[in-house]
Amino acid sequence: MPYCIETYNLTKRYPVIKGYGDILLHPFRKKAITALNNVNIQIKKNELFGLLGPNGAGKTTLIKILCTLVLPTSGRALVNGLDVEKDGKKIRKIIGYVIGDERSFYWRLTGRQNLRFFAKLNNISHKEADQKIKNLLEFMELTRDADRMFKDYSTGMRQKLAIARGLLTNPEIIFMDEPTSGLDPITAQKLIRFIREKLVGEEGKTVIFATHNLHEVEVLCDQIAIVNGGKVKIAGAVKEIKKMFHSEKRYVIKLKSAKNSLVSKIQNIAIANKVTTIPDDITPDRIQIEFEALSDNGNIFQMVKELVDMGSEISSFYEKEISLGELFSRVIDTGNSTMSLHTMAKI
Ligand SMILES: Nc1ncnc2c1ncn2[C@@H]1O[C@H](COP(=O)(O)OP(=O)(O)OP(=O)(O)O)[C@@H](O)[C@H]1O
Repeated sequence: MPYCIETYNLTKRYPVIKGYGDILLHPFRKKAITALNNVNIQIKKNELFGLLGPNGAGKTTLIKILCTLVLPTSGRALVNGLDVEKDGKKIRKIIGYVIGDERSFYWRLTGRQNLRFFAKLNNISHKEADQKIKNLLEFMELTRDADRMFKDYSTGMRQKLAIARGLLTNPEIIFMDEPTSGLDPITAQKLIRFIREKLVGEEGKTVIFATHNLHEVEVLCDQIAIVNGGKVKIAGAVKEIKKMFHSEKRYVIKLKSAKNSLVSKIQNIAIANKVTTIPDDITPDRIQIEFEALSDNGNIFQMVKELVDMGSEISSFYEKEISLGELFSRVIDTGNSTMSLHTMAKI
């Protein structure tokens, strides 16, 4: 399967303007922020790819390089086999970029006029543009406000207009930088369905989007990359990545009609954590206890035996999958190391 996006040791350093102190002390030393540090990713055609990472991780920089808005410092980036440094013009013809940067709109033009302007920039004929704009405004539920000035739009309306603009040229590859930020939950949900079912499912487009929203990524993406400090920490299918953490299994154990004294005993068991208690409805002097146990070598069964020996009644015992949120925190907490996944190099 051909790759739609490929990056090889992609690095971006932004120069930093020095303060007077630095200029006096080190007049020739250059200061820079490394936004991307040897990033290698491959994304297949017709994939929905999520870039996940905390603030300042480098997501926007990566997207901007792939959209040919920013040049890399070193390394290579290819979009449909075209080099971002040499083939900018060709790349811009096949991509759409949804960014919530309101400064890129004309504040004294209406929403519709703004879209007309961008359609003109993209050489879309007047007639075709009008029809497309009408459809997009309808889809984004902006028809009623289409003839109001952009400066009077709410944050969500501006975001909707940015999405409509990104789709104007019917691009093959669409980059979206936090597309649902500023949208109300219903509109955000609708957009997510539209991306998944229509853009990727029916029309076979490739969508790469950056977000902090873990739930969005889980329901939406085929593949993800977790980025932090300018590095891809881990990449692959969410399921595959979750499997990596399965050497350490997590169980949830619930006990009913337990004695209060059992709580401290459970708290002393090394593999038990998140111990919570609630009063038992049936027997007032007893409690229900729920806790998690992390286990990587079968010692969970020893623990269950001990609980039974202590006279506990186990009402529920099941294995719990790691949540994407937890996985995200763990990956982010792994310092500078980059995790390996079999599929990582060939997403
Ligand atoms: N034009 C610029 N000049 C200098 N530094 C920049 C510039 N753009 C980004 N940076 C720096 O590069 C790093 C990565 O920023 P980037 O915007 O790519 O991160 P991000 O993951 O998109 O963050 P967020 O989720 O907050 O939007 C940050 O340290 C940021 O301060």
